[in-house]
Amino acid sequence: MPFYEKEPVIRIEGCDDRAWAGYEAISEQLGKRIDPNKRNVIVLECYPGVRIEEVIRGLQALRPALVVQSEEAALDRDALNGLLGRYLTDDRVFGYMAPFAIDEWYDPAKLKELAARIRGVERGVVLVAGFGASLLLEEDDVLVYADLARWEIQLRYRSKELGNWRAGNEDEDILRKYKRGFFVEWRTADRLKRSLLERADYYLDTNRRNDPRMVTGKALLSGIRQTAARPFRLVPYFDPGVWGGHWLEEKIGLEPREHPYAWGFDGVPEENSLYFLYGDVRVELPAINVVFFQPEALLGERVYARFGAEFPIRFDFLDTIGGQNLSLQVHPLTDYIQEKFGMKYTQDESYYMLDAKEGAVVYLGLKEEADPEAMIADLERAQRGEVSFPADQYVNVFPARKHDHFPIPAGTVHCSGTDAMVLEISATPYIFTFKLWDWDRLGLDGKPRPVHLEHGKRNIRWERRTGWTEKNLVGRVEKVAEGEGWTEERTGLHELEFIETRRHWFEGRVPHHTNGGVQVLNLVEGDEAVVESPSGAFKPFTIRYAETFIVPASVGEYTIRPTERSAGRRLATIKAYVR
Ligand SMILES: O=P(O)(O)OC[C@H]1O[C@](O)(CO)[C@@H](O)[C@@H]1O
Repeated sequence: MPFYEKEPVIRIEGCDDRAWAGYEAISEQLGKRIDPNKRNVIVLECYPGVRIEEVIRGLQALRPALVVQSEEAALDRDALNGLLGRYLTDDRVFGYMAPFAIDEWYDPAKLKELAARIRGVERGVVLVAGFGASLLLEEDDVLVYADLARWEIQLRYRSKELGNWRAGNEDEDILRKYKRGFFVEWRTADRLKRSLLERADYYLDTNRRNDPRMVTGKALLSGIRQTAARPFRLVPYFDPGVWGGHWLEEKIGLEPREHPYAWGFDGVPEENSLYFLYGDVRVELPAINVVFFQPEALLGERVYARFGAEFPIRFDFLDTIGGQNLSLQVHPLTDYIQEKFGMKYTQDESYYMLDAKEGAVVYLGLKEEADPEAMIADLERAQRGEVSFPADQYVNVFPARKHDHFPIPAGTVHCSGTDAMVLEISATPYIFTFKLWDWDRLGLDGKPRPVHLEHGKRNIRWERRTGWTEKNLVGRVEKVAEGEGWTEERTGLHELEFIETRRHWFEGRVPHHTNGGVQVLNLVEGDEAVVESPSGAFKPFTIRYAETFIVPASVGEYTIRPTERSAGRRLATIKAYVR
């Protein structure tokens, strides 16, 4: 029986009557703000991908005298594409981080016309909606911020319901749509959100069709503050892939799908959601909102000073139990990711073996005798379909056992083999994978997955051979502390990576401290444990096997112990934080 909680909620205290579900209740609430003797402008700023027509239809009970779709004043497709082209590039996967603000995507003259139309209404409700609607916001207007989670956007891209903003590309390759979102649209939308949300009167969750939820802006910010002061979990999501296995499906209790699950994400605030519970109204919001609006409480002063409002640590799952090898791959060096893609820091990784079948392996580092030129020539031949790349000839293969931890600094050739259940503990970037070889197979869409040999070649650290790899990346576990009923070990990562990881084995209560920096943990052994505050600053927080959770920097002291269900057993957590 899987214990893993798939719908973790955070109960928000003190604002139960500040949340509404359904268009009827929402319209009624907004209606209370209306003075029939004057013009009442309600501005609905929408994250790109929000179903604007649905929201406008849903609010018809307000009997608007005028509805303005702000996007009428946006640049046309060609002008926008001209502006964005340099950031999109021709590559299917990689673009360049774009710096745009929303007003650069609008035509000032057309905005003026819309503003005049709005002012032309003397009495009644004017609804102004769109991505960029707030460019028309005036001081007395009611501002509703309509938000959408990253995973939901991806699902809408995949179903072809949604293309990129004003791109008319619903049918385009999903990788290209994701690229335009990741490198361009979400950056602009997040910039706008950061400048606006604290001024919003209401926050609208638009993640489900015809099932909106709304809270007041104040109640949302209170929820964000409360979250940044206690341990919490993100809402996980799981995704099939060509190399996927059956561990996640079995141990987490997932609905079987046509293709096996490969990835699980429950520790990526940039992409996961949170569920806030206000009374009986559950509101979904992108977890990145906590990073944006409580960066110091969440990250701590040091991490915030170094990374800004970004969550630098990522925990996710890679399941190949009964599946296949990941692609043989390498990640960009810091200088390369900055120069080529405009990212601030790189995809340094590590594999923590949550589970492994007998015979599981990890490919890691080059063999002493591997000749760079011969290896590249073989990779190129393999890419042309002339041969199968003889990976074992060039790359080390190490046995991977349950609880092994392999650091993978960027530039190291690697991949997880079949029959392994990896908990990836890594720096947040995760699309910067240069596949070198994909084992003669096609992706789930029947097409070869993109291989990036040119990028790969320029990032392989050829000096990371067997001796170096064994010394630096294999079996580096060191006991660093112990107490009554617990021991603490340092398991990683490599000194080139900014993340430190500590594993605690325990039967008793383990003292922890955030030391002023955010921490991310996972219960890697045992059924259930409880996280408690010695000062009672937060309510006891139960965690179950394989669940990832975040402890904000502001928490300070906390403890973890087995619950009654796990009494007498030896449990283990793995904890990651910025050095
Ligand atoms: O390229 P593959 O085979 O899908 O590899 C798994 C992927 O998951 C990641 O580990 C990210 O979670 C990437 O590094 C990698 O692209």
